[in-house]
Amino acid sequence: MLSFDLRFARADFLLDAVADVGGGVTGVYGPSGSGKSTLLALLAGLLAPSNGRVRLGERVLVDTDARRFVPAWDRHVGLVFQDGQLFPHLTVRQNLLFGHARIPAAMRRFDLSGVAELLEITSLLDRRPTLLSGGERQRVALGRALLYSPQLLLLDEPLSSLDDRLKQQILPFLKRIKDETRLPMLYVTHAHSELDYLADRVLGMERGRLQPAVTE
Ligand SMILES: Nc1ncnc2c1ncn2[C@@H]1O[C@H](COP(=O)(O)OP(=O)(O)OP(=O)(O)O)[C@@H](O)[C@H]1O
Repeated sequence: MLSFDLRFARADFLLDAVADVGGGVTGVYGPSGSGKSTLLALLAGLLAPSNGRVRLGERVLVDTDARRFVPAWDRHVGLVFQDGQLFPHLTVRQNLLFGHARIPAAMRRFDLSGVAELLEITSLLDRRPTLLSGGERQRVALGRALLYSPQLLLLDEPLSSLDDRLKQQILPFLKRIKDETRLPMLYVTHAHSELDYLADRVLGMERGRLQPAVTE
């Protein structure tokens, strides 16, 4: 279970977001600039809130009153952006294993060859990210997040750079992860079809505020 109550201010933007999110996929839907990516960055620890709290399972990740801020690397949160940000100096294999190698073997839910096969990146394992297409980079980013065996998976339009065939191939995999792990997953997308297929519930983001949403 993920719970948060967060405020964050930029010059002309204020985020004020409160939610309790259980296992499975929670879609986050809303207009461009409404704060969806900012919310994910706050949960991942890439941004610090002006004030608020984040709890993931039994662990308090952020509590500004108690001056607690668990850094991104210690949150066990997997993150996939629109433009799969890979480490450019590492090969695909090294990118995939980056988090995987840093968690205890008993916590690992997936193995490299299975994930690479499923995402069709086995032939790319020795390449550097600069030599990959956008869609290939995205699949590696997704694989890296999964191999980290996160306790929370944050997905920011993870399929938007892929063609339809790959979307159709990866969506069932995401569904299987959801069904088998019951991990909390926050899934930002503009695609109704992805929400219809994957999401257990949908939150709407409107000018920095979250509310239950109807996507029609
Ligand atoms: N690095 C930044 N510096 C300053 N302002 C930013 C930065 N990133 C985002 N913003 C602003 O913060 C607000 C929220 O942006 P955010 O990227 O969270 O929206 P979003 O809902 O994810 O949009 P999109 O659907 O276009 O990705 C917007 O007003 C945006 O212009």
